[in-house]
Amino acid sequence: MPRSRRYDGGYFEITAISSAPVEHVMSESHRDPSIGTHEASSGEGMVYWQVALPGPLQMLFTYGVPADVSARAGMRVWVPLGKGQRMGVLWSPAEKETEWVIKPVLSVLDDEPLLDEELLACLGWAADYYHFPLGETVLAALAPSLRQGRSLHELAWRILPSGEQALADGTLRGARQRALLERIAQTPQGVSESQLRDFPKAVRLRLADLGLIEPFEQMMPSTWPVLAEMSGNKLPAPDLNEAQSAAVSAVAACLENFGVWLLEGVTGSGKTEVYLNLISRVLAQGRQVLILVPEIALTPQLVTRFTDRLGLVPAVLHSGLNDGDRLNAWLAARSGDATVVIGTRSAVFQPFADLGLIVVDEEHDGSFKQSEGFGYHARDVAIWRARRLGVPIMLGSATPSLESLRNVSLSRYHLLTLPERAGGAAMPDIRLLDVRQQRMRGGLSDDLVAAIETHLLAGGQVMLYLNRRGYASNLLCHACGWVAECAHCDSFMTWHRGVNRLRCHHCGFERQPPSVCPNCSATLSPRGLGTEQLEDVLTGLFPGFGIERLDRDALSRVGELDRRLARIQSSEARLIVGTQILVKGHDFPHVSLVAVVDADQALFANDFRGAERFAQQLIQVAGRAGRASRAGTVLVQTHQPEHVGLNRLIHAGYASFAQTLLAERAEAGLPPVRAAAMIRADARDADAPRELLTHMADWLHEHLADPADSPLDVWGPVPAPLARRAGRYRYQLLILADDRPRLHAALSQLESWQGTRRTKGIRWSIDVDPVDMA
Ligand SMILES: Nc1ncnc2c1ncn2[C@@H]1O[C@H](COP(=O)(O)OP(=O)(O)OP(=O)(O)O)[C@@H](O)[C@H]1O
Ligand SMILES: [Zn+2]
Repeated sequence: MPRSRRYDGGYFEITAISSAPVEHVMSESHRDPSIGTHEASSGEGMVYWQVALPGPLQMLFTYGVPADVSARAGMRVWVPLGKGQRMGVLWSPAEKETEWVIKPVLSVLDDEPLLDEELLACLGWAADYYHFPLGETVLAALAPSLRQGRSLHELAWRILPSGEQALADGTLRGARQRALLERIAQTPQGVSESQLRDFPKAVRLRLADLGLIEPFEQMMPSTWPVLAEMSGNKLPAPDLNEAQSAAVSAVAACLENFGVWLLEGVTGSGKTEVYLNLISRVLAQGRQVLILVPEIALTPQLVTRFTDRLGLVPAVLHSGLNDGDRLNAWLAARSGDATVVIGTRSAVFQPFADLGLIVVDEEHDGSFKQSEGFGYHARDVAIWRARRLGVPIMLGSATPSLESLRNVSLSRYHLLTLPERAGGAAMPDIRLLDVRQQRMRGGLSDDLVAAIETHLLAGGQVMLYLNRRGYASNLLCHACGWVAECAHCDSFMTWHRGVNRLRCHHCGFERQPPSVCPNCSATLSPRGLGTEQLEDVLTGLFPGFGIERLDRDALSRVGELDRRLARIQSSEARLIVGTQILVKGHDFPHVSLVAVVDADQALFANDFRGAERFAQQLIQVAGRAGRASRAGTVLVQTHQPEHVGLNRLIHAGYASFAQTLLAERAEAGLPPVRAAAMIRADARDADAPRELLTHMADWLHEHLADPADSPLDVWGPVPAPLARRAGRYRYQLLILADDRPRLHAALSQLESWQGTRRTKGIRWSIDVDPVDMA
């Protein structure tokens, strides 16, 4: 018999299940709720629960839940904490810890778990693996409004037998009361409060006091368009070529099993067609599909491609959505109403009803790794989930990460290759342009200008890649050497001429540029080419050809990227200038020339992943050329035409280049051959972070660098490449180990030795499998 109890001004339903078995059970490791068979202990009418609470602490907190309240792992609760209250998630039943007074929860928000056992286990694993507080980790799986404690229930009212009686007897006096009671009586299963707005609240409360109606809560309905309503308007699929068919058949034969499939297909080889074919098969089984894409690739064009071909509305999940849309998509994926979910990295923690396949497109992309806070890698979390669920996961890329290539060589992943472009287009011809001692106009050599002209006159589109937005990288005084620097970071300000602002790309600080040099009053001049300036230069050289710029600045307004992409697609714009945004999976059939304006910038990157990242960007941007009937040319401007790596990449190709890099990493004892974690510390005080990390390094050496064990190397501390950011001094310590268990043991010991993550104004964090070395 359900009972209702008043709480906090609202109503919530408590279902009496005192005799029901406890659903989730405690384990040795509190992190995995599915292992072990402890019964929850209960006393004084309470069942004790471990609750994951957001906050900096690694531990779980024990609270009591009344024994007659339905409580299962994965439900949200409000609990008292200190003087306030906080929302948490029931994690696992607990023994009563006698030395503490255990407080009861204030309320249970959900009447079914929002997160199922698989996802809870995944979150527990991720908290352990990434050394991040469990309570914070759990939040990643909840839509933003659910994190804030939004109820998934609506308040509703239903009539009681005495109410029926009162209507039949006609004993009710007030006309309003009678009207409301009649309205509620029409729907025996209940009417939601929102449908009763016409009646004052007092009238409802009066009827409730009279015992004629009762409040209860009902689940919010999902509003997702279901598959059946959409089908019938799918675009036809092309016939797959031999390599595509082979890839599809290999995975299709193993749809019921976990397996990681690396689809290494050259740019334009039709990887997306392989995904689509497999997705259709999984949908035909009535199961769901998750597609993870890089941040920047999640354009309306991509979503349209899936919508048109699959004949359904995918749920799209990314951080730019408003809370309402996000919740709606979250609910639809969880209920199974949305069968296809496309999202950026955070979607990897989405609950599903019945997930049958995961696709990670452009798996090498750095945006899958969150660099601040909870430093998870979405690809790796996705692989964990696929294993647990026993479903296949496909990683696709023309330029796979060294991590994935190594896993192929260790036979952990299956390799599938698409060696040629689909539809018969040839691979582009990549050439180096030696710009030493050449006349340069706005960063363009005469040879490049001539090539652009030839391609434009032949009717093609030309794309210029420059990974620096803004007009100029900085403003310089020729007379005294003054350069505009950020007041808060050790970096130069970028001049954005369009809005006439100096901006720091590291901390966002902005200011008006000085009209003359603040030092000597001479005139300032721009130095270092940015995309804005390149756009100006091209407009001057090739008037009338139409030019479009794609960079982060161009994307600040909603729909702007879409408009720009449409102008490119329609060939209204013949020249395209852009940063990394260009690199991601666009399919512009008329692009015949791609120019890499400044390769040198990236050749001398200051971290060990620099060469890999540069190679991926070069090959990806080159892959935008010659995708249809026009042959593609790629010209790379450099002052280092003899650079060994650059030449190997261009002449032997990415696969060969990557194998060389892997050998170098093995030689140097670096990831992915060894496991790595970066400890970062920052503070307003210049010395404090260095001292803390030195202290840690000493401790690690003393306690853990036992030469009898497999070696553990500690490098640093060194100042971060960006040594000061937003007014804080930054240092880092790199820890390398031959095997992961050893690394994780060291990190755990370090954590328990250090305790809190904030000491005397110093913040420190652990980044496992670091990608961004800055
Ligand atoms: N079997 C096929 N027959 C004809 N055309 C195809 C076939 N497969 C793919 N295509 C076409 O080839 C082009 C490239 O395909 P797609 O975008 O799937 O490649 P991709 O490998 O995902 O590319 P990239 O990694 O460069 O973004 C598209 O226009 C697509 O429609
Ligand atoms: Zn700054």
